[in-house]
Amino acid sequence: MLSEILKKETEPMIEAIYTDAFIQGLVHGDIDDDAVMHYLRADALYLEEFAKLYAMLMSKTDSKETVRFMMGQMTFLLDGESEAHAVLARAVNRPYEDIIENGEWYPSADHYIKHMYFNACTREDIAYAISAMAPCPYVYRRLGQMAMERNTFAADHPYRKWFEFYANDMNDTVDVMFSIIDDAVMHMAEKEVDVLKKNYVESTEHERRFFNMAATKERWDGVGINV
Ligand SMILES: Cc1ncc(CN)c(N)n1
Repeated sequence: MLSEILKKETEPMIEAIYTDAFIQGLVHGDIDDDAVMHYLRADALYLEEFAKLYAMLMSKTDSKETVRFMMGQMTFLLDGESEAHAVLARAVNRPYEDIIENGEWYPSADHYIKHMYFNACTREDIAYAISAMAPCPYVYRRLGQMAMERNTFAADHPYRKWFEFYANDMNDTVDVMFSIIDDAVMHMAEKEVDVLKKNYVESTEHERRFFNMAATKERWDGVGINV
């Protein structure tokens, strides 16, 4: 199945994300507060767009089951995942709403969001967009699992609950997204399947860039210029 190939082939990329500065900073509990806040500012906007992407995709499927799944995901993204954000806000000891007040699509977030929108807007088959979206829950689930398996976090570790959340709460989402991809492959030509693979691998790389964006507090150089 394509989903198994994608998971296997991208595992070294996820391992690299795990060893990068952002996740290691969370694991060791010594991450710079500003990096966490930069992440939250971008991620609050990313999740909003992710929910809107589902709203777009709903109109392109005839499956009631898929529509139900997407509605559940929208609620989860707009409410449930805020639990994970609340852990980060507590760790930096600042009110969440204050932190995210002036968020932007910083360059790496911008590129990632537009990659997903391109596939949602230009293709009728939702598998294209889903292949660009699936690394979102999958990469986080793997990072959560890796962190929980490889470390013994103290009960009061500031980021333990963030890892726990993603290790445990992504299973259904991941399964449904991969089954949409695997079902689509059965009626697709090889060239089309190659696009799904490329979308998925690119989004896995976007996940890495997103964390590095936060670690380096990446911004647009030109914003603020009067044009
Ligand atoms: C960028 C990004 N990717 C994935 C997730 C996990 N849903 C997230 N919150 N943010």
